[in-house]
Amino acid sequence: MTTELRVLRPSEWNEWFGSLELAFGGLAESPEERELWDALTEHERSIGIWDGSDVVGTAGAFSFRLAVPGGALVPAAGVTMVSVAATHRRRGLLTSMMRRQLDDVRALGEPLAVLTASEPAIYGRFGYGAATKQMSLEIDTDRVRLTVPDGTDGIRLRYAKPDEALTTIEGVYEQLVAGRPGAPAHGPGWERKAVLDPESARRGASPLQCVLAERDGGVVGYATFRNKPEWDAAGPKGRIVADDVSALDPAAYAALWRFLFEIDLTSTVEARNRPVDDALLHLVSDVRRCNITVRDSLYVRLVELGAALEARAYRAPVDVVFEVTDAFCPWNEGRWRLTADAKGGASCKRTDDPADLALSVRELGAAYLGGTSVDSLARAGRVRELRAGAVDEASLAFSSAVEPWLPRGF
Ligand SMILES: CC(=O)SCCNC(=O)CCNC(=O)[C@H](O)C(C)(C)COP(=O)(O)OP(=O)(O)OC[C@H]1O[C@@H](n2cnc3c(N)ncnc32)[C@H](O)[C@@H]1OP(=O)(O)O
Repeated sequence: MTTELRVLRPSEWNEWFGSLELAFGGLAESPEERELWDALTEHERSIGIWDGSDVVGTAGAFSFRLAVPGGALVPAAGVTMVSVAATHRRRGLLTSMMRRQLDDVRALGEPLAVLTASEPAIYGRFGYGAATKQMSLEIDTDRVRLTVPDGTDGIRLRYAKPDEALTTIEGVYEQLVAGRPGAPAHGPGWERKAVLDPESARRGASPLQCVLAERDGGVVGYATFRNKPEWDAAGPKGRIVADDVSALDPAAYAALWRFLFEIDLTSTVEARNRPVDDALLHLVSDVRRCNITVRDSLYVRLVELGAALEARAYRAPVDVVFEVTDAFCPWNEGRWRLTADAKGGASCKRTDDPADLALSVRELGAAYLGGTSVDSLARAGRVRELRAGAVDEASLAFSSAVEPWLPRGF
């Protein structure tokens, strides 16, 4: 088999994207989704594999800046649209694209690559570690009550057309990014994705609705959601599917959830992607009737290990030497001393000093945003402690007061 791996030409996008759709089962995305993805695709960062004139592999990357503990926004490749044609699987095509892509990311000077995986087993071999989780809830709003903080009644709610509210929504999102490790700051055009409303996403529910939360005339939060009416012999039992609920303060946040909980003719609120430390958990009267499930979300790959570890802040002073293995990006291999002082300023440099902890780059990726403890990785045998106390020290330093979370997929 002779194949050619190269950068996508803009004129080839339709065929390239069609090949991706086929690898995901063959259902075509809606015209509005296709148009948006075409506009967001960074062609010079998108690669494909051709077998003759057929596209048999695709992989893209978005130029994001990712919020990390401490609030810095670190350049990160948002890896996306990865596929290999069913006719060409398990012959190393994905591996060759990952090779090319990580070399390109390094050449661009981005310390991080991040992705969400269709299946968790795929990307560990390329050095990606599961760094954030997402929580979904299905709340019985007939039984679960909310206790809201002072000030909630002072919030004014009003409906807005999602398309018309998109700049306002984006303004709120942008204010929240730095405070949430794992949240990407996107380039222009991404605001349209927040209100994209294809028929396929509705699954029998209404078009996307939007409510803005205001205080003193200023927008302090928003909820986007769909309403899925349902009736049985006993009457209405509709469902609210919350897409995004974001607010700048506790009262606005509580007001938005209270609104969703109290919409007439509904008895369930469902949310599919919430942070595991969601304040909502402290507003509800009965957390068991929220039917919580948790799964992996964002995977992080340290592409330039030293630059990546220096870019984030640490929660406590730390001085540890890591012995790092990284078979896929061997430039990261070896011993690195990470030091951070009480003010959070960090340095990560190569050293010949004896190692305190032995681990692979995948574990560092998992721990990087503070959502996976070094201690839990050590208990799984994935981090080896070579100096007593080093696991504790690194665990505390890497932890984050705010759970990392990817608010919006890509
Ligand atoms: C960020 C994103 O876009 S995630 C989306 C990923 N895409 C999809 O899930 C679409 C459907 N699947 C596919 O297109 C393909 O099966 C891919 C891209 C997942 C794999 O492509 P392939 O070219 O078959 O992978 P490749 O041959 O390079 O395999 C490399 C290794 O990964 C393993 N591997 C590949 N796919 C999987 C999988 N789904 N689960 C577990 N292991 C896998 C292979 O067995 C191989 O292991 P080895 O090195 O021990 O032999």
